[in-house]
Amino acid sequence: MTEISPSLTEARAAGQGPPALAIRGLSKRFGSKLAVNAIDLDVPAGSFCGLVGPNGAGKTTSLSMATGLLRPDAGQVWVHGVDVWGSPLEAKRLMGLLPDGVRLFDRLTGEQLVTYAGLLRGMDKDTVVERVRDLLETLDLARDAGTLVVDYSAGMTKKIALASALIHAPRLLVLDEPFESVDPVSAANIRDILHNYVASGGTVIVSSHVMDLVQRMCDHVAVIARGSVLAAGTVDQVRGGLSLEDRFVELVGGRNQTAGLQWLRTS
Ligand SMILES: Nc1ncnc2c1ncn2[C@@H]1O[C@H](COP(=O)(O)OP(=O)(O)OP(=O)(O)O)[C@@H](O)[C@H]1O
Repeated sequence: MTEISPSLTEARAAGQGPPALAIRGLSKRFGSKLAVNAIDLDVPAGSFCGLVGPNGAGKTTSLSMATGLLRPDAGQVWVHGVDVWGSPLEAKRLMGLLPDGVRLFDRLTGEQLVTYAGLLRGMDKDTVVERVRDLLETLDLARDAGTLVVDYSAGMTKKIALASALIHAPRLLVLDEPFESVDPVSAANIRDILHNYVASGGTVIVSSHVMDLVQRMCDHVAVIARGSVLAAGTVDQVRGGLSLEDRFVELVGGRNQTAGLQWLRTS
């Protein structure tokens, strides 16, 4: 059953639209491991939000549940007020996804893959052709348009997956580790695309381990550790005058003494 998001009710009362993403009580357990523990999170529409956390914190699991890829044990998610698990088709039309580690149809060429993504979204052929050309050029993949995706490097594969996520001009873009393996020039191009997208009213959620990048690129941030949201808000609110990296270490803890590895000493 589709329920009205509590944030939507609050937003309507305040005369605003709903958050781009509203999460309430989302949980997931894998055997004895509680990967995500009843998290709540609002990502305002029009924001560029970073999701940060140590390895195994629950970022991918949370994003997978928030985008309809992994069924939660409990909790609800709304995208622009649409219940992701109650009205999945409607919600998915609003989203573009770059999942981490999901296999692509890599026996297609890059051009075929992005074209296929557009046609699957029900777009007309002429628009798809035009957008595929624009995306491949902007992401510096035009020369490799006819190469099979299986023969792409890791960074090229990220970029072609990003093109597939952008083709239908979604309102919310969810990117799990989009800069991993991507060269600095391509990363700068991707950042430009994302900033333009946000400036024109889109919302981006990006998971990353690179604090400096999140501090420079994002206006909002959520810190997740051990399956819980430890802090969320604007980047300035969360970092509270510290660098985001220092604040992250303060919140998450876990700095280990490297002096313990005596056997690594060569002299
Ligand atoms: N399919 C699965 N089966 C069992 N355990 C899982 C599964 N997926 C994730 N986990 C566990 O859930 C926890 C959260 O994993 P998740 O991948 O969400 O973390 P993450 O924050 O994305 O980590 P990283 O930054 O290392 O990618 C980890 O302890 C992980 O081992």
